Amino acid sequence: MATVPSLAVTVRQRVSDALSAAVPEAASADPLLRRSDRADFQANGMLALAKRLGGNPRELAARVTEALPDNDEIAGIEVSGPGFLNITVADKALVGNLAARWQDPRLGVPYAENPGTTVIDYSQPNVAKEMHVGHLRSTVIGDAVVNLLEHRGEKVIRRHHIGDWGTNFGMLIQYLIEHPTELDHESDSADAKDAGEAAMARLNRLYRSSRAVFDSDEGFKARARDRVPALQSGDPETLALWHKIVDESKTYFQGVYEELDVEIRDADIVGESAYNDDLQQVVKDLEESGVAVRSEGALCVFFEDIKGPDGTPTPLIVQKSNGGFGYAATDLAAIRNRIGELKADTLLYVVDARQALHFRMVFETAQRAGWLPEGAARQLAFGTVLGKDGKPFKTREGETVRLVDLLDEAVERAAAVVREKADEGVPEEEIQRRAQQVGIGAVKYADLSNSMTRDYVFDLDRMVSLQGDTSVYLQYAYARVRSIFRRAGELKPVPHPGLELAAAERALALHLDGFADTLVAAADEYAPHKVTAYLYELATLYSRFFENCPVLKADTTEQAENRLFLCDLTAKVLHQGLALLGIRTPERL
Ligand SMILES: NC(=[NH2+])NCCC[C@H](N)C(=O)O
Repeated sequence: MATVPSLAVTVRQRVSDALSAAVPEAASADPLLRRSDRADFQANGMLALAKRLGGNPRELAARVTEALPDNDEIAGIEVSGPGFLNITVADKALVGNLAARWQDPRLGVPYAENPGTTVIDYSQPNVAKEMHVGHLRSTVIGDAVVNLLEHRGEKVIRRHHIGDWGTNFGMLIQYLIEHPTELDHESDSADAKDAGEAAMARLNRLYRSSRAVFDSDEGFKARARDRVPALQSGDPETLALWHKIVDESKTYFQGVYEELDVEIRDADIVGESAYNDDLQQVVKDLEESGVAVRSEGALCVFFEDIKGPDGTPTPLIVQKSNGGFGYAATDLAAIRNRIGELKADTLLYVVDARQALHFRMVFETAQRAGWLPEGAARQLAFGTVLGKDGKPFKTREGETVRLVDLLDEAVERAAAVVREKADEGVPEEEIQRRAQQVGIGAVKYADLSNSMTRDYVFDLDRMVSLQGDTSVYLQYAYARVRSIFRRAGELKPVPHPGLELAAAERALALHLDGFADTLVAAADEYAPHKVTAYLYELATLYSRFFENCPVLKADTTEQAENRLFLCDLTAKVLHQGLALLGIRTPERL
């Protein structure tokens, strides 16, 4: 079934056709149609066009109105201001168009015309370490971007580039060799979260014990260092213990993912270690092609414009002078794999903005080496999560805040809100279930509704508030719509395009018209916050509609049916929009 375009798209096409008819030189000029408070839509494109062609914008706009052929969508068009076109659409077309898309399970969201393959690198915590708010952002943003792209029909390959390699493993493994029972434990709890917490506790203990010996015993320190080459060259005993540590971490990660309600598949966890065998070749190729040069023993790539504070160039170090490979070499190998083997057209990296320089240098290096087409890779850089003091989020003791603690607290706060809203007699189990969906939704929504690059303050009170731009507000709107249907009795949602719409109804309908276009823009621009902004506006318009337009007690059955139809479409849009952001919509709050 072909998707029905939004009314906005059809109207834009009409104006564009009129523009080409009136001014042939203007063919394919964008009329710049926007939603407007003055009318339903405003087209501002005549201003720039008149300037370009040398004419009077009001005159040009007038010619466009005259050239507009008869059509069913545009009920009124007039020139205003310096040369805008104010456009009113016909109620009948508005409801008719919404009705067509209401029938479509995709709600009118078209598949991309030329879908490609995107490899997205997100949720990449580090083995043997706790996850923190930075990993939260990468996970939540990455998950939303994956959903948006897949919804458009893009082939998406997920890569969780976890930190599972490096010199710090020497210490942990050596300690395990000398204390073989260190990670022994009773069988894991069936509850993913509990099992994860227990695994992380064991890893923390292993880290603390081995660190203590490492810092106090020179002999151990030396043995730990020697363990690194044993790992890199694949010594079986060393590898087996390394696997054990990685598996413990994966158990922990899965506990957090379960709590966060995101699906991270084991097969997509392809950490730094996976590229170990390719590093030698990366170095060889870069050196042979002259992209990288030896400088004081290290293999470096230099950039004209990247310099330290003292003016000396800051190179990308691909191989250290002691022969060791770093983070950059691994990322270069990963690019070759993703473009070469996985055949990606686009590479995305959902990583903290503080790594922007690293990625700039890595991308540039890969381009110079001919491994990466220009413009194919992009970092979706996100800002820092701040505490209420405006500084990077830390505990009172100055330690990094554990993600699990934050999530637990969010759910606890949500439980208070849910308990207050819930009808009497709702069992505690159900309260907890809703609190989970509300609390986790709140954390995700707060993260996504801030534009990605901005730092934001982690403020749970605000996040779980029923007022303002929060997921709770949206979930509440959804539950309210659904409650109407429980009371609707015989009444069913039926669109009646012939009816005249009240102001609040039109405003809601016009906004509903924009859903598909918003999702397309959000996917194209990797901008989940466009979806949150859209949904917030939808919930606001819905509540205005709800206050002004009686639904079940409407004047006529037809009007009641038509309003129920708007309610149903609102619920569907809220549900689908939030689902793409990874946020649940409980039926009752
Ligand atoms: N391909 C990459 N470098 N991805 C980002 C990895 C993020 C890193 N593990 C961290 O916790 O900061």
